[in-house]
Amino acid sequence: MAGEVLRLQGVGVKREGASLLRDVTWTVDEGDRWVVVGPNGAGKTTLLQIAAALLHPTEGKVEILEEELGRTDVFELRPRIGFASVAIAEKVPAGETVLDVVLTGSYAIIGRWREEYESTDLARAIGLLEALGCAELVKRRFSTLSEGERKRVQIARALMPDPELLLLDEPAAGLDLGGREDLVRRLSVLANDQAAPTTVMVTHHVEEVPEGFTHALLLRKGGVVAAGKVDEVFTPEHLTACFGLPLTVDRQNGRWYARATY
Ligand SMILES: Nc1ncnc2c1ncn2[C@@H]1O[C@H](COP(=O)(O)OP(=O)(O)OP(=O)(O)O)[C@@H](O)[C@H]1O
Repeated sequence: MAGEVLRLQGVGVKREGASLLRDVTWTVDEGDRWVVVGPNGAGKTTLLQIAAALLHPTEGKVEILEEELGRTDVFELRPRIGFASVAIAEKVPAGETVLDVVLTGSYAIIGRWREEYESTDLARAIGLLEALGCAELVKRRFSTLSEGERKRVQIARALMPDPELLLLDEPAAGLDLGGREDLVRRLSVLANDQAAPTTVMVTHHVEEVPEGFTHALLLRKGGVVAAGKVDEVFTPEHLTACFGLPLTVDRQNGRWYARATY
């Protein structure tokens, strides 16, 4: 089945007179791996919050996993979506273990309470931590992890409910070069795994786009500059328009590199 996982039509978000998103029309099909790129303040996180059913638009229509926002129970929809973001990591209670951070992803809740988990849930959580190279962290307190370790644990948590849609908000932000390359490599393995969910990742940098990502959406000042197949979107013209400075872009071994030409 190759259905539509996300469908936005004429979506706008206004706050205090400001347009955070303007007339965004965007479709994500099952199996796509999208990257959303744009400068600071472009509206990337706002767009991802809509895709995560955490925010309702002021204008337009949003369908997520064939459910229309405003006409569906978001508490049933959210566990079908895996979401990794700094905003979630910041809400993790002090003292929460890495294992519980991952396990609670099953219910899209933050902070373990009275919910019960089966041995299969424990095995899945540990398996995901292993796949992300952080099995040894399972008993650690999340608050004591390095930024790179936190990013990988957050992705394991986002994958915990076996989501139909995986959303990653700036997964490589704050990582050193080794940490970034390690994460990009792991995300590339995920992108090339046909069993992995449809994925949307937000980043500021084309250098962080893993090999295997198929589509790109460029945002500037809340509006779409370009959207479509990644090699048709990552052109000097589109990136120049998106970031507002003259840019050139190269591709090597499936990775992208951009730099200013002045
Ligand atoms: N409640 C609000 N009222 C007014 N403006 C807001 C509000 N919330 C966010 N904004 C503004 O909306 C714009 C888009 O924010 P958003 O976080 O979606 O951008 P972003 O592309 O993710 O930015 P960054 O790359 O810096 O994280 C920003 O200019 C932000 O200051």
